[in-house]
Amino acid sequence: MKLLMSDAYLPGALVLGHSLRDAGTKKKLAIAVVLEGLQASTITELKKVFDYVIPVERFTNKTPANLYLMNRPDLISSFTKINIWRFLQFRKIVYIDADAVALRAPDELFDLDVNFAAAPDVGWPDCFNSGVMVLTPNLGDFYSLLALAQRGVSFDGADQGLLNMHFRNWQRISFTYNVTPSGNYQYLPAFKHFGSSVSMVHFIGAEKPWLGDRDTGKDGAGPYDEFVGRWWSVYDRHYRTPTTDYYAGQAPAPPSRTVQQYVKGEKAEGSYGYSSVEPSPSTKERQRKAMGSYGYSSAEPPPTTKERQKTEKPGKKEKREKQEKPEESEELEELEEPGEPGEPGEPGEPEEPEELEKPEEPKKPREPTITVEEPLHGETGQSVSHTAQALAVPISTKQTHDRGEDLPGDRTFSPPKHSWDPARFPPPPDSRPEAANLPHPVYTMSQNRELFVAPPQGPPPKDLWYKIPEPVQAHDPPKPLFPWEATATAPSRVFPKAIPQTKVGAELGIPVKPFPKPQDQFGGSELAPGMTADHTIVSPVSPAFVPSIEPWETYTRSNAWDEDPNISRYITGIQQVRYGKVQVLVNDGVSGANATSQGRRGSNLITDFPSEIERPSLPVTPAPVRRPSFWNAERDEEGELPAAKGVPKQEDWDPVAKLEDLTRRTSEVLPKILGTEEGGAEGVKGQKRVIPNRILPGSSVRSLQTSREGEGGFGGSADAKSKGGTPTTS
Ligand SMILES: O=c1ccn([C@@H]2O[C@H](COP(=O)(O)OP(=O)(O)O[C@H]3O[C@H](CO)[C@@H](O)[C@H](O)[C@H]3O)[C@@H](O)[C@H]2O)c(=O)[nH]1
Ligand SMILES: [Mn+2]
Repeated sequence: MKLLMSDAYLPGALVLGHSLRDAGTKKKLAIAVVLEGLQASTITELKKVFDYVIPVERFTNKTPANLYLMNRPDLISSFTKINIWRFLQFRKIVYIDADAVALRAPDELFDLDVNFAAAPDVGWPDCFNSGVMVLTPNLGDFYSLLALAQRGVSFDGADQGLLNMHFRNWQRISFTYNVTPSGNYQYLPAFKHFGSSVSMVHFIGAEKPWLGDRDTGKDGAGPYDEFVGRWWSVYDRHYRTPTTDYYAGQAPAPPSRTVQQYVKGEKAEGSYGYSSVEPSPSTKERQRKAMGSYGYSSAEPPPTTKERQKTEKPGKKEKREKQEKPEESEELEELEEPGEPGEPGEPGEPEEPEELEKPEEPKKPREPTITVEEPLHGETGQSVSHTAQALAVPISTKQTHDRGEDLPGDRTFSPPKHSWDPARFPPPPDSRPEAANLPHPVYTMSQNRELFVAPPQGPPPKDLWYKIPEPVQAHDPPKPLFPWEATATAPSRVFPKAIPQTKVGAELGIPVKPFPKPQDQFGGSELAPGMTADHTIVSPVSPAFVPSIEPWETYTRSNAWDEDPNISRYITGIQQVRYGKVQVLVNDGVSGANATSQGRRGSNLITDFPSEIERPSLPVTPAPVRRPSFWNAERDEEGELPAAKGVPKQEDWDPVAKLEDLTRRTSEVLPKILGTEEGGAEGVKGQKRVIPNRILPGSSVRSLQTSREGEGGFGGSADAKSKGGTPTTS
């Protein structure tokens, strides 16, 4: 299993995967990916190589200070690596950093019966390097690691410090599984001695092979350069930009640029472009020699692999000792083994190597079986045979419309297929344009300046899906439902004939325009609303009928209901029948039996209200009934409220005497009021009435002057006095 958190590591992950397959691993290859950090095209490439591409959640170190101690702030998310302990669908996992390359397949690591195993770190061999780990997924370790990660417990701020603090009693595996050719320290004799047994090389540090010069190791400067050359060897085998061989039909199809864009050495080297020349046979030969020298057994590179390795590798690695590039960069990759039979997650998938032949992609060479003598845990002589492993899980990675074939003149449109997740990623750089498969590649604007005219309408097409409604036909009257309908007499009611409106207009003095004849859709004799029989239309100004004065003069204003005594009698009879002995308060005008003394006639008129005389007087204000008071029984007994002060008692009041007294006093007082005491009698009689000469405030000039003088201060000026009128008394 591998881990990929950024596109920049894609070349490493792919080269590692290819190197394992090329080395003949029989194990499943899986890779954990942090989706939000990756292009869709990256996933596409991964799926071509790996059996499982498993999304994981990114874990970030919240206290990354220790990362700066080793100058690797880019590893802030390396805690993500602990996700692999959650992958319970696998019985055992061999994790390998993405910056590693396999020289042989380390399948035997799956046979280790350990919970956790790793190789020593060259920087501090008491610690293990977390680039290659053998582990058994379990949630106990996962949550312990997660707790440490959340607290930021890691002496280097990254996963290696975290894991070494958790797995203190780790099982050691051979350094050959995780050779880190650090430039700082190279134990050359050891390289010489054990070099042929190296399984995997891990390019630790910030510098990765794909980020450097591909000519590194060209001169065979030392172990590091030599291993870098091995990395390029695998890369070129699978991703090197094709030469003219491809166009001559002798080479596999060109690989996607997806991978190459992240490979600096690929871009830098002009000789590796599309125009590059085929490598010389001598170069190929050198490369094969170099591969052989690294324990690839005698495996011949596949015939289809036209590798061109610029890195010149002398057959003898002993010769390369000059360079010591401080390369610490290595990335771990992990081989993963599927779960055991019966375990969840891998239904029907053979766990142990089966001799199934995998239908490999054409460009992918089939790797020969290799046999390697590999020391394991200090044991030696263990022989393991590897064959290419079958892929039981088909992963569709083929893009049906990658690029190349398109843009002919006439095509049928089909919506673009979903080749990437637009919700998460921008379009991949090599994606096709959205309108790439429109029916016509070029559309031009219309230059026509004519107004649109609908095409002439012919008969309705015959293939219409609906039935055109038939014209309405006059139909027979419905069959009678009730017996009396058969014997019904013909209606005798007759409506007057319509008068030609022209004639009406002439009589009324209204000009009437003849209306054009209606079309046949009105049914011949049927008339449209507002039309008359002679197809004229009347102006809405006047009524459409002829008003005649005569009917109004002859019209009887009486009602036979009221006049005809038979009707009245009949009604009375009905009412008597209906109400029986109930008295009917209706006068019988005919018989006069119930006629009142006032001579009121009998009537059945509803509106025949009784006259004022007939109507008995109703008490409008009934006399108040005094009720006993619950609260004041005593006062009730007295019967009266206490009398007002000064008001005489009822029994003392003599109305006649009082009236006489009032008359007398009026005669005395009035003449005084009117100022006509002598003529008082006359005044009282109204013969000589005088309006009292009363001065109302503000109603006359004199009163104003009086008011001013009286106010003193206001009218007291000399001017006012000289002009002032007659002084008045105040
Ligand atoms: O941007 C990144 C960074 C890291 N990785 C993955 O994380 C791994 C670790 O990063 P790497 O650059 O390989 O670290 P090393 O240089 O190898 O550093 C050492 O220290 C790291 C932090 O403790 C450990 O993870 C390594 O195993 C150990 O070799 C890589 O291999 C990748 O799988 C990415 O995918 N994208
Ligand atoms: Mn690494």
